[in-house]
Amino acid sequence: MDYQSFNPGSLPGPVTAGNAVNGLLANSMTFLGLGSMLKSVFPSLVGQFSASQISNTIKLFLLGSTVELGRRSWEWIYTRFRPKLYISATFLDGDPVHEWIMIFLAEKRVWYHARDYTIQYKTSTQQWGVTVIRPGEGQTQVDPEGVEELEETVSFLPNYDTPQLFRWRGYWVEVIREAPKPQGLPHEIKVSHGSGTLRLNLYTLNQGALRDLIQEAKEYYIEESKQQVIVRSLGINQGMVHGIFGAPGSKQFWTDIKKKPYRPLDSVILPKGVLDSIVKDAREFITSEHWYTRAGIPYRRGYLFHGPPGTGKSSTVYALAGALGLELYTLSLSTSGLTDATLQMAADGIPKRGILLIEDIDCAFPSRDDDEEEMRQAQAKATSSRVAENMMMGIPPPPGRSSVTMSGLLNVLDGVNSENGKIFMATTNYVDRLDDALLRPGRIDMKVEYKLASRDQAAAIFNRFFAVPEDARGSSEKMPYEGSVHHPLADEFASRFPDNEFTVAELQGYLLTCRTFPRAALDGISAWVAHEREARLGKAERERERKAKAKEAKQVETGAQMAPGVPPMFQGFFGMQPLPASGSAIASTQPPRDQSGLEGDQNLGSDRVISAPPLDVPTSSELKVPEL
Ligand SMILES: Nc1ncnc2c1ncn2[C@@H]1O[C@H](COP(=O)(O)OP(=O)(O)OP(=O)(O)O)[C@@H](O)[C@H]1O
Repeated sequence: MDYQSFNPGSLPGPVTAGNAVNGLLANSMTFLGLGSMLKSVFPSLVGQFSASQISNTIKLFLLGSTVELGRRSWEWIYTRFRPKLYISATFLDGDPVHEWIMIFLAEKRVWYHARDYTIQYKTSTQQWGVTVIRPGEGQTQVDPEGVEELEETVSFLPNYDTPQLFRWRGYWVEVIREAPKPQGLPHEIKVSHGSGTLRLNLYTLNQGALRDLIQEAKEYYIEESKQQVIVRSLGINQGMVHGIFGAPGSKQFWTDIKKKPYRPLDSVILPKGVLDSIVKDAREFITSEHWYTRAGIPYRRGYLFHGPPGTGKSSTVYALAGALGLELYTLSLSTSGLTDATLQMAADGIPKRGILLIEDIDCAFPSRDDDEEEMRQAQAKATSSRVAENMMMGIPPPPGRSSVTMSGLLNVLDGVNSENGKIFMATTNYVDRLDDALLRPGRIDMKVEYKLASRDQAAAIFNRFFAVPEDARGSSEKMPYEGSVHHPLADEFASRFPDNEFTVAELQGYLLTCRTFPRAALDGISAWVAHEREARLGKAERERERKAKAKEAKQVETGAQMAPGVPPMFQGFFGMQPLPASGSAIASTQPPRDQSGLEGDQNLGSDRVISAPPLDVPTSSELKVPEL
């Protein structure tokens, strides 16, 4: 049978759209000679099917192709035409702008009429939520105080992918929360991260409107944050067991956001003039960008606060950040999985005038009794570059400790990206453990020593606790640090307090036990001092015993590793090394040290691992001929 006999022109019946398409397809097949081509190529196949079946299949195929072509063409035209209808903006989770917009939208009650919520308990990282509908607005009979309390503890979060439309300055704006994508490397458990992306469609062609909206959100956010200090830290990827920060593949490192209540500067009690000089220096720096540029000096500033724990170092940083209206970006160098590469990337993610705060910057140093740390120093440098390479290839670092090196840290401080007005702040309890290279001006420009509490500080703290102004007396809400005046018992209290023996934190701890009883605080101070001294003596004694035991155990262990039957003094002659192999690795990467444990100038090489060997643990070379 010839397929031409199926020419719809020869078919009876009315001329319909279907007939027309059939005719068109059949004619094109005739034109292309598809029937005879198929017959010649697949004679056996064609033999099994009737010509009409083949012809109909081809027609269907061509029809489908035409429809698909039409669909794609429409999509192409639509995607090019769409931006002309509205401006679309995407805000990535973890980015500060995402935070501004979220809080702004919550304030604008954009999701006020949403019908689809996720309810969750409020955490310190949950910064925004939708206001629940209040009584008086007709929707609920619940006690208003109860509703308010509920709002403080529970978040109403609009669900993902449900668009909400609202009006802003006369424009229609559509907002959609998109669910976070599951993340993680192939061999990790895939879990979603963060609170998702936010998309805004602004129905206008005016680009300026988008800028204005972001500006308004930013201003609102700054205003809202005035009574708080924003503290960001490295967000740990949920899928990570191995130390990946933020979202893999993105530059969002600082995704863990907390808000600390604003701390007034005068609540930090330091010797006269100290706090003023820090604040003055920081303020001057912030307003001197042009001066730095003109003078050709990198526009950055570093501060180091050092001294015993509990003397107010961190308190100074938080109070300063609040007073200057700057955000804090905190990290610990001992964070598991942190490498030079991730440290650099994280630092690059800090915006202009953000404060990078490294608390306890000496923490990568070993405790003096920890032998394992020596081994770690040698391994850390080698590991650091390997881990960085692996991470580039998507292989996560092994669980464990940080492998940041001194050169990595110095690169961060000196890097080009640190010159955009970044402030670097560090705290330490052991300034002597820090490398001179780190402490040089340009990296650390201002060092402030914190000391144990003086009598003046004791009087000031006493006043802060008990000298409550007239108008606040009798109020159960009186705050220890607000508008205090001189208390008549303050001087006597200070005279009974020993100078430079206790920290402010310890003193504060004592005063808290008699928070509203100044007389009891005065009467009890001498007994408290005596008790604390006794406790310290006991602690020191226990510590001495512990160290002696640890030393003994070390000597026994060293003896066990010597050649059996060979007296210790001859071990060297028999080529025996009393230390494990790792000891020699340390010797090769660690600079030679003198008996005092201090390193010579030649040892300040910038590629040295931050951690230093314990000062009172003998080095491998010292151990070669153990004492008999
Ligand atoms: N100089 C001070 N003025 C006011 N409060 C202080 C001062 N020093 C310590 N405190 C109080 O003691 C507590 C601990 O202070 P902070 O964390 O600032 O000490 P730190 O020196 O940073 O300690 P660490 O080295 O352990 O981090 C805080 O509650 C703080 O309010």
